[in-house]
Amino acid sequence: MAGSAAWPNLPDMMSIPLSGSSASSTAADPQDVAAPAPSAPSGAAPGETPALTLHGLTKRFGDTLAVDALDMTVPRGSFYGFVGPNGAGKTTTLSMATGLLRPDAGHAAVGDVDVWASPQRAKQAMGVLADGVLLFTKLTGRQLVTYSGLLRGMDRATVAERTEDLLQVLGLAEAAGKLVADYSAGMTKKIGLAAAMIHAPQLLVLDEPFEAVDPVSARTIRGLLDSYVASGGTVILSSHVMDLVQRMCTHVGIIADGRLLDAGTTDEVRGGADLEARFVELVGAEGGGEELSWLRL
Ligand SMILES: Nc1ncnc2c1ncn2[C@@H]1O[C@H](COP(=O)(O)OP(=O)(O)OP(=O)(O)O)[C@@H](O)[C@H]1O
Repeated sequence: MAGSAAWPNLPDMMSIPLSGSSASSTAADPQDVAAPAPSAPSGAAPGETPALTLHGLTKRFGDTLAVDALDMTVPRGSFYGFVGPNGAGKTTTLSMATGLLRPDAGHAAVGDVDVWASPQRAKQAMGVLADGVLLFTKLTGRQLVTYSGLLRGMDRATVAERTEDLLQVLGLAEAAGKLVADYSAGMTKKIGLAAAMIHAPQLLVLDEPFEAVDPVSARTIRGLLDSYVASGGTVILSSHVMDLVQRMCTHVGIIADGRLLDAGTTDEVRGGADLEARFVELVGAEGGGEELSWLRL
């Protein structure tokens, strides 16, 4: 495994317990019951350029206004949870924020770099795990991560070293020679995460990184991301799992019908209640809770 010098932004990454090994007492399982949110980053100085700024982002698909003039700020050094019900506009927002989907209106900036005016510079500063975007599944896991590093202009030796580190840390070393097409859904998420992290970006944008991931792997990913944030990185992730967001994230934004309903530190947003309760209060319960008479056996 490479020394930490090869990862300027991730000095602690290699101390993370490997998948399946016993975790340290501080590495809590994200699937455990809700716990108080971690405190907001002390390093986010007032007036500092945010890691990600969205202003007036708008996207319409035919009659559907998927994202409606959305403003959002992700502070540098934060672990930001982006939550909302199905169809709220999370993926559409993150796609516009990362240069995958052109907005109808509005701006997205990574640091002070406009994503759509300077896409290459913006993309160098971020790593993206997109939802529903096809990977090159005819490559092996090792080839995919290597390709991602080379695509970023990194030298081969560094790419090779980091690729092995990431495969090891994410518990994919044994499957590294298998085609990604033959990976399970959870393994595919993990290899996508590895490909997003290979260049040690300043900002990670992760759409549903824990979806389909088993609890042991979820713990590993959480440790990796915690370490990344502790070393100065910023993460924004979307998730439907409120306990996980409350436990992991320093900040939360709640979106519904393409609009940001509330945002701030996790403690501010939940206001002493459970994040899930606050979410339901803002978003509203679904359906009438009626029983289906034909389902009574
Ligand atoms: N390519 C598309 N064409 C047409 N409508 C789309 C397209 N992509 C998204 N939408 C619509 O835009 C709205 C927002 O979708 P989006 O996928 O951004 O929501 P989401 O919050 O990510 O949902 P989920 O939690 O279910 O993943 C939905 O009404 C969806 O049907």
